[in-house]
Amino acid sequence: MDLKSNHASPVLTDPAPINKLRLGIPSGLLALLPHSQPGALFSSSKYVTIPRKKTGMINDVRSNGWLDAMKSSSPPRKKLIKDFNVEAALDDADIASCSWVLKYPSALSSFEKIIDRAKNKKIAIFLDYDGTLSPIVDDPDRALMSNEMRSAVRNVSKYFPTAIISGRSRDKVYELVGLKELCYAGSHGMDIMGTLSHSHVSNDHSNCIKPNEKQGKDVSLFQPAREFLPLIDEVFRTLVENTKGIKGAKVENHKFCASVHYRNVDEMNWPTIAQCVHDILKDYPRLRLTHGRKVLEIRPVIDWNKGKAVEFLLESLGLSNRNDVLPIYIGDDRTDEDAFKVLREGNRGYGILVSAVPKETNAFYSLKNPDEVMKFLNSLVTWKHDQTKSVIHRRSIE
Ligand SMILES: O=P(O)(O)OC[C@H]1O[C@H](O[C@H]2O[C@H](CO)[C@@H](O)[C@H](O)[C@H]2O)[C@H](O)[C@@H](O)[C@@H]1O
Repeated sequence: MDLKSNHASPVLTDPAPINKLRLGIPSGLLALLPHSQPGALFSSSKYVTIPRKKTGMINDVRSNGWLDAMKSSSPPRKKLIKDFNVEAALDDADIASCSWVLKYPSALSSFEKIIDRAKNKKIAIFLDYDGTLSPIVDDPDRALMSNEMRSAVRNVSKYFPTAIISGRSRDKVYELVGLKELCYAGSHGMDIMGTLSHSHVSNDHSNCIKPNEKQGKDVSLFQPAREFLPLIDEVFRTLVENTKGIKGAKVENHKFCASVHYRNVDEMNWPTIAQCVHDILKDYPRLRLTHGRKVLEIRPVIDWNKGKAVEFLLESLGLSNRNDVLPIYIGDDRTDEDAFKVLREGNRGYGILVSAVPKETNAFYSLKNPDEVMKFLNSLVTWKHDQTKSVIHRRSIE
């Protein structure tokens, strides 16, 4: 595997919205990419290209990001804060965490504020799967949601239109969630099945497959990346073949996208897996790279993402462009940021980031983990149940 090629890399990655992920690549992985250097060029398009160094040699800790990687991995400095004669040893992480929660308050502690805004509005719930409904585990095939979480999601869907929007294939995430009452969007929103009322789906959604008897009369499919199916299949097979020698690597085919996992790969082999994916993708300019949680997500270069899927589902449910609707999207990963962005635009709804550590995000609120997600969903159900009961009671005494 040639680490010294000196041509500019055509590999496109999603724009890095956060200086910490300069190229949309976690600093640990970025530092290990050949010729990655600070301040990558931002091409006119929205993607970032990684310029290859002329010499093709990695010869400066700054230029290849090793220093960044070392800094981000070194233990945070302890700071002593004298306050009321009490010395609290807060490290940078504690201080960063406190300021982060001020910026992205807990959706649990802000619950009253959220339902206050939801009064007289129709809430629509959009849920990511991995890291949101199920905890992050080493093996993607063992990422199961608990029965308690399943009950919480089922109860939410009794009161609010509810959709799952996942990077996994739609079939796979339907199998994992196992609730037929919901709408599902797999492949990072590129494969949507839901009860779409056609009066709301504008005719220009040419990829909308009309219902058939087998699926049920009011169920439709929307697959904007259908033309990419053969390409994804081909790249998937190549990725499997070319990574099979890397211990711990796992490649998944999600129909309209693919994932290369390095969670179980020894960190010293990260440059190998990164280079391997990079060398494959450079021959596919119609595919792009997005970084998830220790996973390299390969997706078609189309103007479609989880944010577009939220907008499509709202429109298909007759809930778009209405000020009496409050969409809430709960997610944990980089690709969920597209949905957070849509809801932040025009302040039309709430994105809730699931993260135990501070991360720059377009979300409004935060939750620490799937357990807190479940608490939040159950709180919504209790609130709606009580509200419905009091309305019925009021009507009965009128
Ligand atoms: O959009 P999502 O539903 O959150 O799916 C995103 C990716 O989730 C899965 O990978 C992540 O979870 C795995 C199981 O906990 C974990 O092992 C992996 O490191 C995480 O990245 C799934 O396997 C990916 O294909 C999805 O794209």
